[in-house]
Amino acid sequence: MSMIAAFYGGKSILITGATGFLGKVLMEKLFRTSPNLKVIYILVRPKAGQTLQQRVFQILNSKLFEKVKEVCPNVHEKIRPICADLNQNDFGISKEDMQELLSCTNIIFHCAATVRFDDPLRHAVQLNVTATQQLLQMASEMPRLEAFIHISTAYSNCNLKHIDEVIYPCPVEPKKIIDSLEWLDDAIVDEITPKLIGDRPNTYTYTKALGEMVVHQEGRNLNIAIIRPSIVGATWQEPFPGWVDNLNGPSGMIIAAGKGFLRSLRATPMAVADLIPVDTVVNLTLAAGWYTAVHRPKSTLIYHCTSGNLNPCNWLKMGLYVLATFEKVPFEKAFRRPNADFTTNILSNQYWNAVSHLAPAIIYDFYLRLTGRKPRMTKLMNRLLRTISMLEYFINRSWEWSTANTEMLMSELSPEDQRVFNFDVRQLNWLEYIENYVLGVKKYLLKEDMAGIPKAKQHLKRLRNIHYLFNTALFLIIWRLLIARSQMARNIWLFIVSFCYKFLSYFRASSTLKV
Ligand SMILES: CCCCCCCCCCCCCCCCCCCCCCCCCC(=O)SCCNC(=O)CCNC(=O)[C@H](O)C(C)(C)COP(=O)(O)OP(=O)(O)OC[C@H]1O[C@@H](n2cnc3c(N)ncnc32)[C@H](O)[C@@H]1OP(=O)(O)O
Ligand SMILES: NC(=O)C1=CN([C@@H]2O[C@H](COP(=O)(O)OP(=O)(O)OC[C@H]3O[C@@H](n4cnc5c(N)ncnc54)[C@H](OP(=O)(O)O)[C@@H]3O)[C@@H](O)[C@H]2O)C=CC1
Repeated sequence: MSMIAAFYGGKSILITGATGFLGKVLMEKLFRTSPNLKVIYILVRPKAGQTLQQRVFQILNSKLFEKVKEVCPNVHEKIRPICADLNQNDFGISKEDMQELLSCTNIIFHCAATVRFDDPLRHAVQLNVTATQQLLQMASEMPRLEAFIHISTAYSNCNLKHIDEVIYPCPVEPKKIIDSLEWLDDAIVDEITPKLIGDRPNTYTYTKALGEMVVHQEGRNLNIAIIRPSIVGATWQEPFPGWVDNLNGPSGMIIAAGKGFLRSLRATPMAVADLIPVDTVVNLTLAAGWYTAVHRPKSTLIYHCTSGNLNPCNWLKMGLYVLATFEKVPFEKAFRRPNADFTTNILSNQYWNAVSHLAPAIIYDFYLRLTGRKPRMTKLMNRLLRTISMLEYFINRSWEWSTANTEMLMSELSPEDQRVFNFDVRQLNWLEYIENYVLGVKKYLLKEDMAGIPKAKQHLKRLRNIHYLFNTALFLIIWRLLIARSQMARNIWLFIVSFCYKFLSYFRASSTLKV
C-alpha cells in the first residue's frame, strides 16, 4: 500500500493554477491514486467566455482524465471550483467560500503564476509575489493546514551557475517592491525594471525569486516546501506518455521545427537541456507534500526537480532526436521540410534568420499577394523570431542544481511509493521520451490524426522536389549570368565540361576492355 496515496485519502486539498499545464496533471494524479480524498478546491477565474463550470467540465472530459473516471467515477462531486482572481484583493473570493476554505483546507499546492517572460513588472509582481503573500496570509488562518507546497522554478536564481537548495536573497526586499509599485506610474516602473531584475533575463525569473523570499519570510509558522522544476515537458509515463497542452518551453519550438518554420536556432549544442517531464514534477510535489506534513522538517525544504545532474542530455542530442522523430511522424501541411540546425555565432545566426526564416516568408507572402490572398507569413515569422530571442538565454547556458533534498526524499519513500510516485529521472530514456513528446505534440496540441501520416510524407516529398528544383534553377541562373560576364567563369565551365567528357570516355573505354 502506498503511504503517500493513503496520506491524501480523506484530505481537503486546495490547488491554485489547477487549469494550467502542471495543475491539471497534479489533479489527475491525486484523483487517480487517492480516489478517497475528500475534496479538491480549485481557484478558477472565468476565462475566454467560459464559466467556471464549463472550464472544469472541459478539463474533466479531456483525454487526460479518462483513467480517473474509471477509478473515481464521482470525480465531479469531489472537485469544488471556487471563483477567484489572484489579481484581486482576497482573490475576489466570496465570504462563504473563504470561510469554507479557511476551516477545511488540509494541504495547499500553489501552482498559479504568470509564466510569460515579458510580462510588465507590475503584473508579474502582482501574480508571482503579492498573490503568494496573500495565500500565505490565508494559510496562516487555516487551523487544519498540514502543508503548503509552493511551486517555483529552477531558474529563479539563473543569474548563478551553481544553485543550492537554499533561498538566495534579492537585493531589494519584496515588501519594498510591492509598496513602491503602488505609487509609481507605469512609465517609471518600465524604466527601473532592468535595474531591478539586474543580471536575470526577465521579469518572470526575477518575480519567482521574490516569491520564494516572501514564502521564506512570511511562512515561518507554516509547514512549507518549495519545488523548483527546470523546463517542464510532456508526460513521461502517466497517465500516458507524451501528453502536453500548451506551447511553453520546447513544445512551441517542436511545432515550429516540425512545420518547417524554424530552420536555425542560436543554441549551444553541448549545453545541458534540462527538461523534466511534468509527471515527474507532480510525483515529487506529492511526495514533498506528504513528507512536509508527516515529518514536519524544522526548516523550509527546497527540492530541485531537474534532470541535468542525474541524467544529462544536451541540446544537440535533443535536437537530433526531435528531427529523427519527424522522419517517422511528420506534421501535416509543413511550410518547408523540417531541417533545423544550431548556430553559436550571433552573426551567422542573423544571416540564417535572414536567409532561412525571413526570405522564404517574404517570397511566400509575395506568392499569396499574387494569388489574391492576404499575406501572413512574414508577421508569423517575426513573432517566432521574437519568441526564440526570449528563449535564447536558456539554451546557451548550463546550470548545476544540487539535488541533495530531492535524493533524500527519494530515499525516504517505501519501495511501493518509489514506484507509484516515481521521480527518479535516471530511469528516463531520452530518445524514447522525445519520440513520445513529438507524437504528443502532434496528437494533443496540433490535433492531427495518425491516419494522415502517409499524406504528410507525400507532402514532404513534394517540398523536397520543389527545394531541389528551386536550388537548381537558382544555380543555373547565377551561373548563366556569371558566364555571360566573366572570362574566368567561362574557363572554369570549359574545364569542368572537358573533364567530365574525358572521365566518361575513360570509363567507356575501360568497360569495353573488360568485356
Ligand atoms: C545538428 C542538429 C541540430 C538540431 C536542431 C534542431 C531543432 C529542433 C527542434 C527543437 C528542439 C528542441 C529545442 C527547443 C528549445 C526550447 C527551449 C526552451 C527553453 C525554455 C526555458 C524556460 C525556462 C524557464 C522555465 C519556467 O520556469 S516557466 C515556463 C516557461 N515559460 C514559457 O515558456 C513562456 C514563454 N512565452 C512567452 O513568454 C510569450 O509567449 C512570448 C514568447 C513573450 C510571446 O508573447 P506574445 O508575442 O505576446 O504572444 P503570445 O500570445 O504569448 O504568443 C504569440 C504566438 O506565439 C506562440 N507561442 C507562444 N509561446 C511559444 C513558444 N514557446 N514557442 C513557439 N511559439 C510560441 C503562441 O501560441 C502564439 O501563436 P498564435 O496564437 O499567434 O498563432
Ligand atoms: N511550465 C514550465 O516549464 C515551468 C513551470 N514552472 C512553474 O510551475 C507552475 C505552473 O506552471 P504551468 O502550469 O506551466 O503554467 P500555466 O501557464 O499552464 O498555468 C498557470 C496557471 O495559473 C493560473 N493563473 C494565472 N493568473 C491567474 C489569476 N490572475 N487568477 C487565477 N489563476 C491564475 C492560470 O489560470 P488560467 O487558466 O485562468 O489562465 C493557470 O491555471 C508555475 O508556478 C510556474 O512558475 C516552473 C518551471 C517550469
